[in-house]
Amino acid sequence: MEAIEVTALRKTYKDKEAVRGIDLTVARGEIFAMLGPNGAGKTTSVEILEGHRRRDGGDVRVLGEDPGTAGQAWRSRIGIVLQNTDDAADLTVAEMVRHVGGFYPGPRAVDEVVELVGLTAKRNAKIRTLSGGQRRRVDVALGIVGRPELLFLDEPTTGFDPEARRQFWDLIRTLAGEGTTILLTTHYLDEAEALADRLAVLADGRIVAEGTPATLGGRAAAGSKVSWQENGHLRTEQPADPSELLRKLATDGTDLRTLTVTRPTLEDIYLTLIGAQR
Ligand SMILES: Nc1ncnc2c1ncn2[C@@H]1O[C@H](COP(=O)(O)OP(=O)(O)OP(=O)(O)O)[C@@H](O)[C@H]1O
Repeated sequence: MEAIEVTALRKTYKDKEAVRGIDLTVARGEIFAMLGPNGAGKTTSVEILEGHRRRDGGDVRVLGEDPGTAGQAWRSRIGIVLQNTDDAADLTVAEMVRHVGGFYPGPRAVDEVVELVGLTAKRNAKIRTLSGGQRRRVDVALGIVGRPELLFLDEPTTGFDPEARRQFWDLIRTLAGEGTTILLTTHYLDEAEALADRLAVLADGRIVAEGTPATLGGRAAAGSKVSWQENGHLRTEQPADPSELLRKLATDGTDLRTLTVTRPTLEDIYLTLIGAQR
């Protein structure tokens, strides 16, 4: 059984078609990333999968059940990290984790969770005294305390400093290594590239591309970019096959000390995909 199976998903707010026919499958144990510009329909789609929003059409199965009707037993098998929850700021980190863990049948130990999210030094600090990035880590702790089979992460590293992001990525890999399925939305292309087994790009309520980070949007087949300095100016070309250009530059006597040959980044591909929708 797949962790997530979605066919022809639709959602309209008044006259705004936010989700316009999405098909999606996420395998068990997979890390799947959803990318897309503001307003593309990512949060709406994820909230429907979490059972927090009603759909207008299509079929959805999450861990084998319809989130629109699934009950408490199903809910205890998923973990959710929302964008900026800010409740219970007067509790300490450990108190909050213990409190939320109490809602699950087999929670992780409090200290284990606190350690996993890198908050051991702040274990007994009140949540309201934490920085924005540290509060975000508390949100992540609350998402994983119940040992979810499937974890939803909506822009999980917004506000993290670079080191905290790396630690968070390690945590996600650890969870995936334990068999947790992970669905994340992010605006960071490097994050998607570092973490995702597969990803989908949404634009205007539709999936416009889906694949692995290496192959998305024809990335593997796209031509390399060749740049070099010539008479003090930067020249750039993107030939289908750079071999001929490189041979020509070498025999022309061009100064090749400044030569670079780069593959298209995930960001290049993403921007091309999004640009084509405009
Ligand atoms: N409760 C709501 N009522 C009316 N319109 C909504 C509501 N929630 C979202 N929308 C609209 O639906 C569209 C999709 O929004 P959604 O939040 O799903 O996008 P997103 O891809 O998650 O964006 P972001 O990257 O900014 O989080 C947007 O046009 C948004 O304005």
